[in-house]
Amino acid sequence: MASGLFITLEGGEGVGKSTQARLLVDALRSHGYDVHATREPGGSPAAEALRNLMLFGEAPLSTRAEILAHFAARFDHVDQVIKPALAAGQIVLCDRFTDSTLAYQGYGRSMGDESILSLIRMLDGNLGLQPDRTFLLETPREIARQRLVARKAPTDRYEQADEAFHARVIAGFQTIAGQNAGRIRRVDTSSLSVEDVNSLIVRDILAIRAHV
Ligand SMILES: Nc1ncnc2c1ncn2[C@@H]1O[C@H](COP(=O)(O)OP(=O)(O)O)[C@@H](O)[C@H]1O
Ligand SMILES: Cc1cn([C@H]2C[C@H](O)[C@@H](COP(=O)(O)OP(=O)(O)O)O2)c(=O)[nH]c1=O
Repeated sequence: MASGLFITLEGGEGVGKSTQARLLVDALRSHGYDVHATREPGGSPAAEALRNLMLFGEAPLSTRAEILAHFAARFDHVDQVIKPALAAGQIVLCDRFTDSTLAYQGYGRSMGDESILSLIRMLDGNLGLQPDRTFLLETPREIARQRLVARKAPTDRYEQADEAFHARVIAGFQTIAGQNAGRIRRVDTSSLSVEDVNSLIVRDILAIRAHV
């Protein structure tokens, strides 16, 4: 049996991650692959309960508590869902993972404070797995904001944050991509159609699959 493959999608809100996740599941299944699509925060029953607290809870957590809550959800998701799926040879497609904690809590909330970034890296180092490939979807914030208004989903805590926060998140993702150039592929979703973004990502995953 082929070994599993762990793929993550990253980026700010409204860049097209969920749209691509849906299309990718269909495309990879049509190539005969067994795919498990999941998301963070969430992806396991306990992590989904924590998601609700983090996105919609009345009382905001302090930044360090928020990081631990994201990692409590992530450890449960990794241990109970992602690792077993990879062990069964599945392609796991995850909408957000640790890069989001670095970008939102590390850069967005904490302005790149080195002690906060190293807390996140230490927790990440204990997960016992890394994505085989990450696609960082990027689009100018103004376009993403217009897409979100059109999408009309309920607004969560992070979407309500001010524009300076979102600018730090976007710049944070760029820094993270620069530091992990082997793993992270940047994809501009403002200049490419949904279909073109999808075929670019599918081609890349099939090329990795051919080697793993
Ligand atoms: N490449 C694209 N070009 C134009 N619109 C897009 C593109 N990708 C996504 N959209 C639209 O933008 C909105 C937000 O996309 P979504 O996948 O929900 O983003 P995310 O999951 O990153 O928040 C949706 O209405 C979607 O149809
Ligand atoms: C995984 C993760 C998400 N988040 C935030 C980013 C998103 O605003 C929110 C998840 O919301 P979600 O609805 O999944 O994202 P999107 O709006 O892009 O479709 O949680 C963090 O702040 N830290 C994390 O570690």
